[in-house]
Amino acid sequence: MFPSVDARLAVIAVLPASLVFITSLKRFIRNRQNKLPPGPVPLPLLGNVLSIDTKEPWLTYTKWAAAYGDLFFVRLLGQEVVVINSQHVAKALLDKRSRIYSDRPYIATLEPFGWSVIFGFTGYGDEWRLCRRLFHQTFHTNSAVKFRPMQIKRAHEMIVNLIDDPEHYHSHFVTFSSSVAMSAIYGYQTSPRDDPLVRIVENALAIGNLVVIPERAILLKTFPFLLKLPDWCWGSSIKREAQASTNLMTEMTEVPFRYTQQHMAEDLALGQFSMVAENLQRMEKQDHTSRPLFESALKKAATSAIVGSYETGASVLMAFALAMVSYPDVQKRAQAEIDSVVGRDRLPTFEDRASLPYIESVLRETLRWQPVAPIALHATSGDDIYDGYFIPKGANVICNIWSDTFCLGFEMLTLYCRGITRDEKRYPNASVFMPERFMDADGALTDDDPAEYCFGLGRRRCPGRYAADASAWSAIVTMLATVEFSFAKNDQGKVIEFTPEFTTGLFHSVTVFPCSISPRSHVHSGLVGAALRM
Ligand code: HEM
Repeated sequence: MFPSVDARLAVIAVLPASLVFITSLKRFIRNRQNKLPPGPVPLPLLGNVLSIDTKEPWLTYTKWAAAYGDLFFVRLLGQEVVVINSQHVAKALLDKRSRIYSDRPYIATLEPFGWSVIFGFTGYGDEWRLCRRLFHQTFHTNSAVKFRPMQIKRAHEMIVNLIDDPEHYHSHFVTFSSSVAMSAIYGYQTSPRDDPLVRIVENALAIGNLVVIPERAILLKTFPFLLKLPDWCWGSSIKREAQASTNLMTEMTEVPFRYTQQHMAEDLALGQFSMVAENLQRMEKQDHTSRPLFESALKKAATSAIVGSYETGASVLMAFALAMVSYPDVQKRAQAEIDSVVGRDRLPTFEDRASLPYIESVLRETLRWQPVAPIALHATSGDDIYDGYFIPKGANVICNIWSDTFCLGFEMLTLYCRGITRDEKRYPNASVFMPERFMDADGALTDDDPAEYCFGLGRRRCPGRYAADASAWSAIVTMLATVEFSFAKNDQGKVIEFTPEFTTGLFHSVTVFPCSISPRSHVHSGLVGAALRM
């Protein structure tokens, strides 16, 4: 005899509740036996969610950070979260114990939206290792040097665009960073405007921003059946969005990859210069059975590189532009250094870098002042004890590079607390742009380099950091040598005041603000034109 429908419904309702109860009970017993890092006392099931000031959550978190210090523990609904607020603890855990701290949190939207192709979100395992190795071969510190002439050339092209059309400076920053990425990854030369491959990337990323928003991830984690609803049913729109996103991600993965394959067939010299071409040549030497796995990892590594570099590069340049407008004395001192070391008859090259310490400190301060990736989000793949505290397997680990705003384990919360770049003991007047903080009394650079934490830590540390650093340096030094940033003025010649606004979420970037960009007095088309012909 079959149970009645009511009985079956009762079982269906009771089963998940029992599972949640048993998991919470097990956790409760385990955590009673172990000393967790300090943190607010959680309620059963809900954790610390109710303790948060919902209107001004940062007040609660600021209080917690002040009370519990460099390492604290919160529970948000079912998720255990460890927050790291100092470089010292970040190094001790993410770097020195990277075997345990190199996993990523589960995000329910990744797979259905086609984003599992980005290995930056992949768990710590063999597939991630292979992607990372392919990436490393092209982008490690010595190998990335080969991109420098191309990066300088793209910086010169950007100057032409900035002088021609200063109003759309953000778009020129995006073009610069995407053209460097497309060259390094696929050997593809983008056109200055409306490039078809850049458009594919933009389309995929525009819809992809929905993927990592916490609300979506929580919705799908809680109600996975939404992806199975028939099209006519209320709530099925998420399924269509997931399909549209998957299609765009597939296009973004396949189209540039095919471009490189086709061009390699015609011109083998291409193989020396791009990540995909280099690795396709390596693949040729492999036996046929291992090729499909290799090719799939290569596509993932390439798409991840595009996604990793697209938003970050332009955001660094936006922060730099904001600093130059807001701190004209810094701009003057940087330009004076270039004029005295390089002169006014040519543009700077990488050979000048070591002789330009102030420019170096401007770059360091730009990375610190407005860090593009305000958090590094890891997860533990095993239990650990640190400083006498128990850190459980499966916890989300947030390295708070900056303080203002970030999502906690995609759990719909914004956390405001003290972070590495806003540590007043290390960086007095941390909100002020002050490159001098990285120089000693003799004008030499100090050992403090924000690149040590702004690119993350441990085995998940940004593998594109050497290329990113060179891109940012070439763009910044070329802009300082050729153009002047200042406040924009209205028709009556009055300065347009503004309050900078920033995007929130995984990336932190200042949005477009009124800004005037004009060529420096000695800059003429001949100087930039000659540089472009080099
Ligand atoms: C200024 C520019 C950039 C900044 C600030 C930045 C920052 C970061 C940060 C904070 C992470 C996470 C590290 C962690 O979890 O500990 C990361 C990961 C990553 N970045 Fe970057 N990045 C930049 C540019 C780039 C570029 C140009 C590329 C590609 C050429 C790239 C590719 C990646 C990839 C693939 C990952 C994932 C690594 C993994 O999970 O193993 N990034 N980046």
